[in-house]
Amino acid sequence: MEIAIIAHDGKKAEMVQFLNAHSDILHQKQISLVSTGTTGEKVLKAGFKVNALLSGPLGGDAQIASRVAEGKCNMVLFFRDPLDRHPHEPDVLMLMRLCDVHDVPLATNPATAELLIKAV
Ligand SMILES: O=C(CO)COP(=O)(O)O
Repeated sequence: MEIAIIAHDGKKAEMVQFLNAHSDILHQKQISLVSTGTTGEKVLKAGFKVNALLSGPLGGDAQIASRVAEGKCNMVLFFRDPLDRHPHEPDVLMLMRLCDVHDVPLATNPATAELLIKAV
């Protein structure tokens, strides 16, 4: 299955920690990761295999939304930073809306991501 991982700047370190804590599940369940660009760079540096798309503000969230709509992406783990401003907020809303349209599990914080990854 394919899981999308996205983290706003203030949450990227937490995303790497999260993946390290759950690396066993990622391997055992043969999960392929797709991500927005800068999140992907950090995750690659931490030693994970990931298909890094465009950076979020340049269309990365929209690319992941497209994968959700096409049935290619089965889960989205999005560590949002609600205390920061994001010029591409419309893309973020589109991604969340398409997860709802296509009934794709979406976590918008680490606590929910923890529950979802354990259910894989
Ligand atoms: O902006 C983002 C999510 O909306 C994340 O994008 P990056 O991973 O490229 O920073």
